[in-house]
Amino acid sequence: MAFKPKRTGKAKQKTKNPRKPFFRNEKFRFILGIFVLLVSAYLLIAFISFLFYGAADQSRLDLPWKDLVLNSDVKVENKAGKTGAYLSEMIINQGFGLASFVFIFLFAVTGFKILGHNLVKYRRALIFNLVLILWISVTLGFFFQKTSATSFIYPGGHYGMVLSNWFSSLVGKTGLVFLLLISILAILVIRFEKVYEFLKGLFRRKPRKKAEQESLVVNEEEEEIENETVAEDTFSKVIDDDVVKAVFEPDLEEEPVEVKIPEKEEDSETDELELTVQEKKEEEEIDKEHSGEEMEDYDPTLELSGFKFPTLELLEDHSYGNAEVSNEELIANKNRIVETLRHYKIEITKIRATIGPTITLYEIVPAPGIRIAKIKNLEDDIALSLAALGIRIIAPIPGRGTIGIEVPNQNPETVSMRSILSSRKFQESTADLPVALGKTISNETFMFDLVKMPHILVAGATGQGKSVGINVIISSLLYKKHPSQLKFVFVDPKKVELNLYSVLEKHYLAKLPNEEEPVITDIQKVKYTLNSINVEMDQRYDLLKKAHARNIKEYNKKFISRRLNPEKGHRFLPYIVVVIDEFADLIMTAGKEIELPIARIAQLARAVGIHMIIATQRPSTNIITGVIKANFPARIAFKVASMIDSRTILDTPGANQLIGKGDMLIASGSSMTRVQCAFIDTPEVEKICSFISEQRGFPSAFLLPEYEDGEDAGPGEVDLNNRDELFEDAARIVVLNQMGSTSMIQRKFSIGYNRAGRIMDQLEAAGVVGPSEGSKARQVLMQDEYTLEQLLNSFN
Ligand SMILES: Nc1ncnc2c1ncn2[C@@H]1O[C@H](COP(=O)(O)OP(=O)(O)OP(=O)(O)O)[C@@H](O)[C@H]1O
Repeated sequence: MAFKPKRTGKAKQKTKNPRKPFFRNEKFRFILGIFVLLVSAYLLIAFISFLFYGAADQSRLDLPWKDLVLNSDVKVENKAGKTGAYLSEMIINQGFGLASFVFIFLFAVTGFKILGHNLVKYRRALIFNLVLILWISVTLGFFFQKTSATSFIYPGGHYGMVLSNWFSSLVGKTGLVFLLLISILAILVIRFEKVYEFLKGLFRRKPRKKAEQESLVVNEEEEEIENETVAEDTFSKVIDDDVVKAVFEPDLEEEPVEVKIPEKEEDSETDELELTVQEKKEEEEIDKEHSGEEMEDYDPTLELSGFKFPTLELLEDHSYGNAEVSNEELIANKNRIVETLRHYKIEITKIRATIGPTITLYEIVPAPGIRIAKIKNLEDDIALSLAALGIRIIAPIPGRGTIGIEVPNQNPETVSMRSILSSRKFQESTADLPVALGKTISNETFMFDLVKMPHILVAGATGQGKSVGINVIISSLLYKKHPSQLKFVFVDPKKVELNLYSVLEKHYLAKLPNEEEPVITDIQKVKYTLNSINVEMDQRYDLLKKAHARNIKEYNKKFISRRLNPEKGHRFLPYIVVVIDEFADLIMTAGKEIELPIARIAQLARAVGIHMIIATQRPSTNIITGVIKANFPARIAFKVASMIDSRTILDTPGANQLIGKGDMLIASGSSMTRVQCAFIDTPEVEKICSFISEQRGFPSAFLLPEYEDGEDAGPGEVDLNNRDELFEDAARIVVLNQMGSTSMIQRKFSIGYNRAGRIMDQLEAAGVVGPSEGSKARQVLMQDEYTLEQLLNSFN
């Protein structure tokens, strides 16, 4: 019974709300937006005229409204006419005084918002400006009381005057001045993070002053970036957007543009067959700046709100002088393919060419009755007759019903990083960790979401483009993710490849506490770091469990909407991408000690936002073991020396037939794509890094939890003579809060979980807290600070 009215009510609501779609109607919104903008322009004219001609118009405004409206002989000086004069009188004089100009700003911003342009974070701006109007109005009302009696204009407006009089009567004039000062301070501190930081800096201890001043210099520059449109909006877009596109497969929806090449009448037999060429699709490139939706609630980017993403200008265009594949080359290849196949009695009915940046794909449709295996077996013969290295035959091409023959172009094209980063596909990507890697055979930008991969194994012989590939992946992420959203852990036993990223320490890097080098090169430290990432992973799982979230995205969403309490240990979780450059060196030296934590991270870390990219130039089975392979479903192979190497990486041959210089095969699940990796030079990477590192960063790198080598003393064997330095402070905090929580200690002192746990064990041994009660906080045995101080004194 109780359900019935509810349901009908809902149904009613649905049918009775026909206005909703009307408001969503694009045309209506467009007209409304323009209207609001025009109204704000009109009010601006009216208000400014009012300042100049208001005095002259006063007498006319005193006329009865009928005379004013209906009698066209009554004229006013205001440039917006009688309506403008009247509105100005009502809003400025009878309303909020000169503060009313802020209304015009709000109107304009609203107009733009309706038109779909978020100039500012709307809700915040609305609240801030309304409060500001009140403040200005009361302040002017208070200070210009006397003039308002003689002049036609009331600077604070009627309301400003009434309110200021009321406040003065309540708290006196001096009290009101104080009230105005404290309220403007509060408004500015809440609204502008920089004001807060500046004021906080004034009250800090002296030795820090210099650093603060430096950061202020940067802040002033940042002031110019109006309302965080660039950096934050990109962030908000990524964070807010639920829809994450799978971008792994190349788009096949669009029909290729087919161009028929008229052949010269030379060879009679091969001429019968027409070659259709799929024209290069010119991908749309946009140089647009990052833009996105507004964001409210907790803003993780706020601490570095002025952060500017690297610009595309930092990148070179390497594609100049790129040679096109000539019609002669196409026809010659086609004729050779047809001839060779005919030689082996294989007839074909159709042949089509798709020109890629480094290879051209010839797709053939064999005559009915021809066995595919027969063509596959002729791979070497076709390669020989085409006198080209790196022919790869795909028989059949999945989903196409054709057989593909990939032939390298005589003049390969360099795909510049700039071109793929400026592609619309990348710019408008809503992926969580978008990576643009290069171009496919059909000249489309090849992209994937690292979150979905979720770990990548990169392998290839030396000098085939592996390091460039890794730089491309890292740079893509740097162009899209704010430092608060992404942290890298770089492991580089070779000490040269990833070192150039060390300048990003305070923006993008994560490291162990007390570790000096931001890029890890020492094998022992790699072991600690990987284990520490395992601890971080476990901690994150605990947080997710507490928050009833299934993955990091859900968790962060809850955190951003302030549904998780930081007091209970919750924090915004950035993605962590672990990049290991020469994986073989590590396995050779440390073996299982390295392999196992890597495998564990690969198995479990996906849901908590930890992803791994491991690279090796030695694709042998003792390096890429079964355990590694099983946990790295996504693999990128650059050219390798032998078919066996290719099988080790991809489980299939093919990588041995690549042509090098960034030519690669990407296997993910059952799909395999040939992609020309984009090219990014070391100076370009350096430019990106210095662009970022010159901006203000976090005070330190992101600290991973401490990891102890399993030699921790258990609670039973705690040695109180060897107390942690923080023991006393921790004891005081626990007694003061009457809460025996390890995560509270961890948070208050910014220390790792292990250390906090050890302190807690010492507190237990000292009788300050009771034994562990699982996930609950421990009971605090010491009731007051006096007893505690007595205990602490007994130790000294
Ligand atoms: N995508 C690419 N486009 C064009 N040229 C490339 C590309 N990638 C690599 N190259 C060329 O190949 C050279 C070697 O590349 P890279 O340093 O990435 O090889 P590598 O496999 O990392 O070698 P090593 O394992 O010895 O470090 C580069 O200097 C560049 O000239």
